[in-house]
Amino acid sequence: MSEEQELLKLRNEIDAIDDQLLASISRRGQLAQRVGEIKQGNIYRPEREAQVLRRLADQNPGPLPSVAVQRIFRELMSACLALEQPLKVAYLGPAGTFSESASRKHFGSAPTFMPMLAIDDVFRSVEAGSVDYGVVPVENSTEGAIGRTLDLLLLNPLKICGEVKLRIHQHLMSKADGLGAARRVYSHAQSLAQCQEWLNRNLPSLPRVPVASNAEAARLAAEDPESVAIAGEAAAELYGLNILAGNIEDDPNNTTRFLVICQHDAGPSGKDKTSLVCSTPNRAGAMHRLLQPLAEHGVSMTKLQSRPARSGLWEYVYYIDFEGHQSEPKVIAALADLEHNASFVKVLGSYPVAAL
Ligand SMILES: O=C(O)C(=O)C[C@]1(C(=O)O)C=C[C@@H](O)C=C1
Repeated sequence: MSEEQELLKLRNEIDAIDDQLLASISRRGQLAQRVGEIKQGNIYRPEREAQVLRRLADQNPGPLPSVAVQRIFRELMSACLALEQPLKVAYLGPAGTFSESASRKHFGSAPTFMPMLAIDDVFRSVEAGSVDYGVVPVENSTEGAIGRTLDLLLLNPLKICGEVKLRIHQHLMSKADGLGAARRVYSHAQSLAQCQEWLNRNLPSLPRVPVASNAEAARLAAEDPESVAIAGEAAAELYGLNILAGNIEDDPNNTTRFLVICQHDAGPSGKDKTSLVCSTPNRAGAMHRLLQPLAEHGVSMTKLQSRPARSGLWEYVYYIDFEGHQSEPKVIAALADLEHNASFVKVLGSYPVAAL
């Protein structure tokens, strides 16, 4: 067989497989519609989606990498969910921010995504019910916690029902093809901080101008060829900018963690996290006593973050994440003891560990 004949044969086989895939995808859509009719209450089930994505990664025979398989199924579930119920998701805008990328990574592309001006507005719109879910940044591996998100989690009745981890790649972008005309660099203060060594080495004399968001920086750079912006790929695409230098973040593992907030709890997925906020009186050994129940019941803590309490000087609240779902017996036991030792405890939610 000539190579040309073989090519034709292979493509015929691919066409036949695509037909089978289409039939299977359509059947999957019908089944999801029926599941949607039977299900009581919330249609979006983060625990089930995490289980589907994990199972497929475990079963993946290759040669496609598991992350590629998961992305395909992420999109498929997004479309199936939209057949059951169209979702509205609010995120920290404007369009083109990393929060938008995180929202799409978590929910796929089917929902209507609504950019909000501030983290407060994301919380408010979920609480008011004008959107179904909200996506807010909570910590960056280089720059630390996002204080406003932590404060609002404490004050708000909303639940955490998911987490998204996004590798943050920062790019230098401009309307121009080169840096010759560049007079200033716009970006969000956090992004300028994440790229400070690169800027010191490569553009030491350009003034750095902090603005409200990376997407705003890209918008300004699109209007003025004498300005360059540091932002993500989505912003470069949105504003038609050229990427002059890619991946300029100082830490190659630079990652931001986002939380999905909503009005209801997520069920257990088999690999979950629980977040809570608590406080303890300022006494010797109080912190040790507070955390002891976790160790005693074999619950593994993944994060401990302190934040000044609004109630008094040098008083703190503690944000704790640990492995497990609040419906698991050992978590129930640990929480009961922790509540006994603390002066205040609020469980913020149990949710699947990020599957993608
Ligand atoms: O299993 C369900 O509850 C479904 O509605 C189906 C499905 C899916 O496409 O697999 C869709 C949406 C849910 O968020 C979870 C899973």
